[in-house]
Amino acid sequence: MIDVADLRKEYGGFVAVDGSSFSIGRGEVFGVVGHNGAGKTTTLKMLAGLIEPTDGTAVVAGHPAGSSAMQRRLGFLPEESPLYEEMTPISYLEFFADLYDVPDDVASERITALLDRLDLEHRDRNLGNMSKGMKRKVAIARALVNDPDVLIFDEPASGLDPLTTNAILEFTRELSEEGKTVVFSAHNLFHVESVCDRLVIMADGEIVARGTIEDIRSTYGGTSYQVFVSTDGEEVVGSDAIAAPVAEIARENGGLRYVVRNMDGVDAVRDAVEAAGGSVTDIQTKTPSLEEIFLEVAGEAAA
Ligand SMILES: Nc1ncnc2c1ncn2[C@@H]1O[C@H](COP(=O)(O)OP(=O)(O)OP(=O)(O)O)[C@@H](O)[C@H]1O
Repeated sequence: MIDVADLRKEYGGFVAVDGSSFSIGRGEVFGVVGHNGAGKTTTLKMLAGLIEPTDGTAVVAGHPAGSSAMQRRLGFLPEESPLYEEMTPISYLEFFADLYDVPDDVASERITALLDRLDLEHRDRNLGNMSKGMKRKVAIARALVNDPDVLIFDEPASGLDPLTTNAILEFTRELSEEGKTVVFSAHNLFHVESVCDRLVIMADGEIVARGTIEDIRSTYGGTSYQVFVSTDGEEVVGSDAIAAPVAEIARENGGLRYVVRNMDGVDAVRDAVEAAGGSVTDIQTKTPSLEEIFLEVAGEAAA
């Protein structure tokens, strides 16, 4: 549903997006993550046809980004979505449905269904008097009022309470189950981890990692092992006494926790600790969170 090839955006001499390429299939939720200023919103806006790329191409639902044929099949939720505050949710959504030439009866049914699904209360209130979460739900409904095939969600759930956040994440998953393709940008990597099938990590305008969460974990994070050690007041064993690389040593619950990358490391810690009179009390595997991987990958790219 989305094909992006060598997409690039320069502002003056500054490169905001440096030649991105990726494809997204029908029904996928595709994450775009990165630090502030990494180029996420610029990428999303180029996909939505809101800004012209300096170079490269983006094809969305079979049409070039920015074409009116594409606009009809796209719903865009910007990071900031000011609404017309004097309108009620219904009149606001009817107004946008009308811009898309949705027949009145279809629009009315669709709007009610969307607001029901999003569980929007107080529909008779003016938008100006609604809470932040309610406004965000209305903005999401607006992105869906033309029943698009592709949705671009820029920070859909940022700054909202856990209940509203959950509802929006759940709704995003449902959209993908119905066959809609969603491009999803967020700073909260837990949101990304809970809804995205695949993702790219951007740093300074470039894609520095890509794949499913599992791909990214195994390529960039990998499983590590935590070896818990009781030292019984014996001499603390430092990393130079261990015949394998040690990623971390931390004091924990009166003992020590060693983090190593493989089973050889576990054996090496055990040997060194036992030689010093201590004992291994527990061994656990540790799978890095997307947050930890992001910090490592984006940090390396910055370095
Ligand atoms: N119109 C513009 N003129 C000049 N520079 C711009 C313009 N728009 C964006 N930039 C720059 O391009 C870079 C990428 O911006 P972008 O908004 O895409 O980042 P982002 O990853 O979405 O960041 P954030 O997470 O903070 O929203 C930033 O350095 C930004 O200052």
